[in-house]
Amino acid sequence: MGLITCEELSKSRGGENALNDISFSINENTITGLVGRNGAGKTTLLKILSGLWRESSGKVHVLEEHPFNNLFVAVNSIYIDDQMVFSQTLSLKDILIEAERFYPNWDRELANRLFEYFQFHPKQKHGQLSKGKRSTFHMILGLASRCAVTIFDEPTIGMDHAVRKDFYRALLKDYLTVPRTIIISSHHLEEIEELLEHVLLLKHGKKLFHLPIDDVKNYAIGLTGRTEIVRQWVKNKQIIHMENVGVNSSYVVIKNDPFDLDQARRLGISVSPVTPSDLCIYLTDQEQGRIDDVFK
Ligand SMILES: Nc1ncnc2c1ncn2[C@@H]1O[C@H](COP(=O)(O)OP(=O)(O)OP(=O)(O)O)[C@@H](O)[C@H]1O
Repeated sequence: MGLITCEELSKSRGGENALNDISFSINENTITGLVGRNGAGKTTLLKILSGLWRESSGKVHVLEEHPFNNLFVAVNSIYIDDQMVFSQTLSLKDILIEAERFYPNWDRELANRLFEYFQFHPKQKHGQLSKGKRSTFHMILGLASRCAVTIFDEPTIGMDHAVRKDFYRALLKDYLTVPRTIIISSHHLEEIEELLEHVLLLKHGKKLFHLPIDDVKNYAIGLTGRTEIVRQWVKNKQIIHMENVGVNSSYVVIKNDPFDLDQARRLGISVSPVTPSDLCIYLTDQEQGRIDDVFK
């Protein structure tokens, strides 16, 4: 059994299914990327796994326990997002001291080193931090807690490019030092894909796939060429995405199977890999058209 398992997990919110019959299993000491469009159900899933919300139906196990309101899960997991609230009376240093009291594996030295590196002031109040600095402070909590289950829900909101790079590097370095089970939700798969071992993709509350990152990288291929030739070649193949890229050229993404690609190349079709980030966008495209249609 995985460290985190869900079986036919559903959650209704506002009368709709925010999560719909989701089943998957995440092994110990892995990094999983959770991706999906706005409203796909990422936060809902992560809050259920952290024990903050109760599922509506189905089964969920984290560290072999039912997570909702479970103290064992609470001290061995941490949920980081940009909405964390702390008492107004606590300084940033006080918050670190409180976190150390709560989390059994807290690494004070790491917390202090990150705190200094990112130039926080011990007496500063959480409420006075800018958006990016707030996310950076939360990241310190997430890393220094060294929880068996560490969940980052869009952790880089507001961070500038340099800080985001530092965060990804710190995450990887610390994970290699102290492996644990990390889930990170993001709208920037291209930025985090090198960190990930697996990707879990949601669409409208349903699981589209849960795959090793290498399988995601090889999931599809892109074909570009004269429209009639490309369209003829992809007949009877599983088309994921199709668009016009010139007067008489098309770009078509198909599911990758052992095709004779040399035959396609002989017909003047160029074959290219499809990045995980683009693949997830194509697989979760809106059914009712594209942004260009709004301006017609
Ligand atoms: N406050 C709310 N009340 C009722 N339903 C809600 C509320 N917030 C979200 N939902 C529903 O839950 C669904 C899943 O929302 P959730 O926040 O989990 O998505 P998400 O993938 O994290 O989105 P985002 O990328 O925008 O943060 C939404 O599509 C919406 O239908």
